This record gives sequence, structure tokens and C-alpha cells, in this order.
Amino acid sequence: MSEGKLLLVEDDASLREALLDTLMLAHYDCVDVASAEEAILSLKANRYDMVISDVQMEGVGGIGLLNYMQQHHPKIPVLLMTAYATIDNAVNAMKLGAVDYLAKPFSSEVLLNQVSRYLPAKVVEGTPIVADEKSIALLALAQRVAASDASVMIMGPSGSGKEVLARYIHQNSQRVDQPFVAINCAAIPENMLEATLFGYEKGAFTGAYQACPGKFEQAQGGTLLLDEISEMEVGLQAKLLRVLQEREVERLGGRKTIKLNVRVLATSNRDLKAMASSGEFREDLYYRINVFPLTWPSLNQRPADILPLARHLLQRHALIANRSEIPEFSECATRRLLTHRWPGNVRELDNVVQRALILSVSAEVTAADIIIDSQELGFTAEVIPMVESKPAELDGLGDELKAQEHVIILETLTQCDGSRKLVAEKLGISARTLRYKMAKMRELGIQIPA
Ligand SMILES: Nc1ncnc2c1ncn2[C@@H]1O[C@H](COP(=O)(O)OP(=O)(O)OP(=O)(O)O)[C@@H](O)[C@H]1O
Repeated sequence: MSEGKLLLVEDDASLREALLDTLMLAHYDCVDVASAEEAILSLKANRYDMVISDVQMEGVGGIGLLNYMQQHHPKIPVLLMTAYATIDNAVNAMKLGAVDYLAKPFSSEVLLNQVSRYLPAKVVEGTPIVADEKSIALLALAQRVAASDASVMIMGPSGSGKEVLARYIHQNSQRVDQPFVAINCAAIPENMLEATLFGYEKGAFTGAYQACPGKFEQAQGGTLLLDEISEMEVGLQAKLLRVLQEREVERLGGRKTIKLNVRVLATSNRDLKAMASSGEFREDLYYRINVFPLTWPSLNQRPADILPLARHLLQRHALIANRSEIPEFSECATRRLLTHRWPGNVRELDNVVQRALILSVSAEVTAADIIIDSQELGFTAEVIPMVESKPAELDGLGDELKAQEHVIILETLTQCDGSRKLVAEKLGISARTLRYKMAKMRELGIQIPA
């Protein structure tokens, strides 16, 4: 996978910080400078794979930088950003060799979409691919939660990426060098789940020919993911609660207690709170594991994720299949992907992409290669134009995530006696990102302790 490096040139400091945050959260390796002159100096000393530059800047400016790029680095794509009133200039700039331009103001999805056309993001194996604002916010939150040792409840519809997010939390936690153990509570027969979780001694039950440590012990020092925890029967829930409270486990048929140091993550695609209210799920266990809830929206509620995900999955399967060339989606294929409702979420997209790769015979995946179960077709390409619209109901979720983020920042500021440096370290973000987030909070009227 390419490790593309970006050079961002923008003289407006707050816009530059916001763009940098967006690019870094999407896993681009990015350096920022405030002028074309600084950019040229940096280009002389470093290797970049793409340049994103504002047009209107004092001195040499974006067009001057573009000229320099044409002479010295003609192969490096340059993406220009310009204010609406100067779109003509931008069109001229494209004639001069810019690969594209973005008219300000633009959303983070538009930026990431454009960048991903020329530069694949650096992908840490298992890192969730995100481009939609909602997903970027969710991932940023997950990164912060990862730094704590809190239990996390990951919710979202089937195939939305809950396990991917759980692995991401582990990888971004201090437990990263310790085991990550996942157990699917729905996939193991009820009578075996207890023994699998807690382990057993020889002779504990018929067939227990030798002692076996359970998943809790296997995850010692690391993270245990209880996938589909909603499917655990109520009797076992009580035993699980005891293990979580006591932080120790006793194997079935054993008399020795084993001290545990395990972080527990859980997933559910059912409404666990409603299940707790109706008595289907133990309320005390619900509150024990739900210290920090994170929720994936369904894929059709984060449309800007669809194409970057599809490109990523195509790349992944092309590499697995040893294809010498990674095909691109044609415009019609892209349209098709964007207009489907994806009831099976990312897993369904993954299947469709795998099929498309098998069918594609050229360097392009065409609309004919995109085979979607016709019964699942929600819209037709003619009805829905290629827009990146966001359903209104999602705004509430975004606000909720932001509010949670604000609470975390304020609490950490108090814990660290207001030291920005300590807060940034504790939350695992750069001092610059923290400053930017606090500025946004001030704009919302939130008082930040001095
Ligand atoms: N953001 C993402 N980036 C990359 N791959 C993803 C992402 N989300 C999901 N996937 C891929 O989609 C598939 C389904 O993801 P995952 O198993 O995490 O979903 P899930 O919500 O846990 O599903 P279920 O509810 O059925 O257990 C996997 O192959 C995973 O690699």
C-alpha cells in the first residue's frame, strides 16, 4: 500500500488547521506550510506525492507554485483551492496543469474524495476507511476513547464495521502489543459459551479431557471483544457481570481464582437499552459495559464513505488476487454504487466489489460488472443524481458525538489542571488539533478553563 505524502499550502491559519485535521484523521501523511515560497523550500528537501494549494496568497502565490511544479515536478499532482469568485482562474490553472480545483467552501468529504482519486491513504491494516464527516468524527472519538481503559459498547447495523472499529480501538490503545481476542456470543452454542469464556479444568464436564484457559485468560493484558453480546442468555450474563466486577475468573470445575487485567469491548446490532428495559438483557451488565457507547450509522447514512470504501476494497481484493493492475470504477459504475441503499452495509459492498473484480476484464470496472441483487435496489440512477447528500436525521448523531467529545476535553482539562500539553498527550491528539477543537468550542459559547 502506498505511503503517500501530502504538502498542504494555505495562508489562512484556521482553514489550514481544519484541512490538516481532516487529512490526518483520514490517515494521510501531511505537511503544512503557509506560502508558496515555503512550499518550494519544502519540495526541495522532501519527497511529496501530492500538493494541495490555495490560489490567492501573497508573493509567488498558487499559480506561481503551479508553474514551479510544472518545471521541476511535473508528475506530482497539484490540487488547487480557490474562492468561488475566481473559478475562471481555477479553470485556467487546470489548463496550466493542476489536476483539479476545489471551490471554497467545500466539505471534508469533497476534499477527501478528490485526494483519494490521486493518492490512496496510508492504510494501517485493519484501520477503518472513513471519509464522511460522521465517520471521521466517530473515528476521532474512538481514537480518544482508545487511550482510556474504559469499556466500550459498539453499536450499529449488521455489516457496518463494528469489529473493525473494535480492532482499531485495541490498536490505538496502550494494550496494542498484547492480545486482541474476539468471541462471537451468537456463534457458539449456549452450553459451550460459558466454558469458552471462562475456561475449564480437566474433567469439568463430559469431554473435558484436558484443562483449557478461557477467552478472558487468553486476552490477559490485552482486549476481549464480546461480539453480539445481546445474544448471551441471561444466566450467563450474571456470571459475566461478576467476572467484570471482581476482575477475576474461575475456570469451570476449578477452585483457583485468576486475576484479570483485560479491557472489554462489546458489540451489538440490537437496541441493547430497549432490551435492558424489557428485561431481556441485564440492566446492571448493560451499564457496566456501556461506559462509552460508539455507534456506526448504516452505510446509506454516510454516503461519502461509499466510494473510498469501494476503492479500498477493490484494491484489497486485487492485491489478494495478484492482479497486476488495480482497476478503477467507471463513472457509471460509480453512479451505481452511490445510488444503491446498501441494506447489508459494508459487508454487502465488499461482496459486490469482489464480484465486480472477478467480472471486470479491463482496467475499468464498468456498471455491468456491478451486480446488485435487484430486489435490493432502492433507487435508480436516474432518480438520484450523484450528490453527497446527508440525511437530516444524522445531524442529531453528529451533535451527540461532538457533545461527548466536548465533555471529554473539559474533563481532561480539569484532570490536568488546564495543561494543554498534558491534555493533548492524554487524549492522543496533537496540541494543534486540541487548540483547533477548543477554538471551535469557544465559538459555540463553551467556557474553557484558563
Ligand atoms: N470502515 C471500514 N473500513 C474498511 N473495511 C470495513 C469498514 N467497515 C467494514 N469493513 C469491512 O466490512 C466487513 C464487515 O465489517 P465488520 O465485520 O466489522 O462488521 P460488523 O458490524 O461487526 O458486522 P456484524 O454485525 O455482522 O458482526 C469486513 O470485511 C470489514 O473488513
